Amino acid sequence: MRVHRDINNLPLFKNAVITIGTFDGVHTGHLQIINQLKKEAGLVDGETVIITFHPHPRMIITKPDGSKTAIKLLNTLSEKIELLQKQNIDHLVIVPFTVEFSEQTAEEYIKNFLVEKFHPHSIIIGYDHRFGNKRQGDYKLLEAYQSIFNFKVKEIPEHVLHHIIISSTKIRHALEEKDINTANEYLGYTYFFEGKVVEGNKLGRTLGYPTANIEVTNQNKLIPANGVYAVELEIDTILQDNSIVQRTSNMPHLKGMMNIGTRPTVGGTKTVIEVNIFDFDQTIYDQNIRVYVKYFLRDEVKFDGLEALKEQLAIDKINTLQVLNKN
Ligand SMILES: Cc1cc2nc3c(=O)[nH]c(=O)nc-3n(C[C@H](O)[C@H](O)[C@H](O)COP(=O)(O)O)c2cc1C
Ligand SMILES: Nc1ncnc2c1ncn2[C@@H]1O[C@H](COP(=O)(O)OP(=O)(O)O)[C@@H](O)[C@H]1O
Repeated sequence: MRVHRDINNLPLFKNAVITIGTFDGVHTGHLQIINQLKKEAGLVDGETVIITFHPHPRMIITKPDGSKTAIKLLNTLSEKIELLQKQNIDHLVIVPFTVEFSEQTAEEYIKNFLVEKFHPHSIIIGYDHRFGNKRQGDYKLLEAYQSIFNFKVKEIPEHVLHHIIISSTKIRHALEEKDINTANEYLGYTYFFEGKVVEGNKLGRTLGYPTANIEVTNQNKLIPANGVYAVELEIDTILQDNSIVQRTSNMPHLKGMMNIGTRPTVGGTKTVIEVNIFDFDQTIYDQNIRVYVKYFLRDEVKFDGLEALKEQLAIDKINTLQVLNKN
């Protein structure tokens, strides 16, 4: 898959079969559109092109009351690229979404953007897709321009769109409600997030459970609700020459248990994410860590002291290994 970020410097696509969307989560519903895209391209010996906008349009467009939506997304841009890469799309075009871009009229969007930049053979979009200033452009307008600009519009069936909307909403809610099984089932993969290992209170190691504290840098990434989870992990390794950073992705995932919470037992107030990694003994401050959220174990509890917490951590470890090893 080739990734294009400069819309003024796109290649000449061959019989471009394009679709436009946010594809947040790149979940099982999205795969149905991607399959339709590939099928269509196969029929006309064309190239598959996904057009996506970044930042998310809802973060750029102000609402009638003048505010902007602070939205939590399932994927950062680089995660989305990585997930789409696995789908063997020919081209991903990331269009910088600006106020100026959003103010194009629907006709300008069709002529100056879709036609001029992509020369599409076919455009696959949902019947309810809206574009252009004040969302004035719709499926019907594209249809009206088909013969003038020599492209075909293909509709994404309503049941597929319905499935996508349902899936995205379900995944978000499930993660917010600790229902990891539902989220992962709708995603078609294990939900993950990344962050940098930062210093904590250095209490973990005295308990016998050192915990890497993770700071998620992307403010828009949706983090599951507070609770204790069984997780798998990948860590970036800084090689000896200090220059190359390589993810442990070729190795089996590390296993561990994670707490997302305020740590009431030790008088914490701020929500932190911390993970105790099993069979592991390395200092990994400042390193990047990716957490795959596999199962929810329990809610965070205020214990009567560290001994009680320690006993619970021993139980959590047994439970984590049990759920992780069952699959
Ligand atoms: C799997 C796991 C479960 C945890 N559960 C709780 C909990 O229920 N209540 C609580 O107050 N803290 C809980 N903690 C947080 C501990 O209090 C925390 O790891 C300890 O204070 C060490 O903090 P430090 O890394 O800043 O040194 C949990 C931590 C882990 C890794
Ligand atoms: N098994 C392990 N799991 C998590 N972190 C570990 C482990 N072994 C060593 N570490 C290192 O120790 C740190 C956690 O120890 P801890 O005493 O909890 O300190 P802190 O409060 O700074 O997180 C991690 O950031 C990591 O660098």
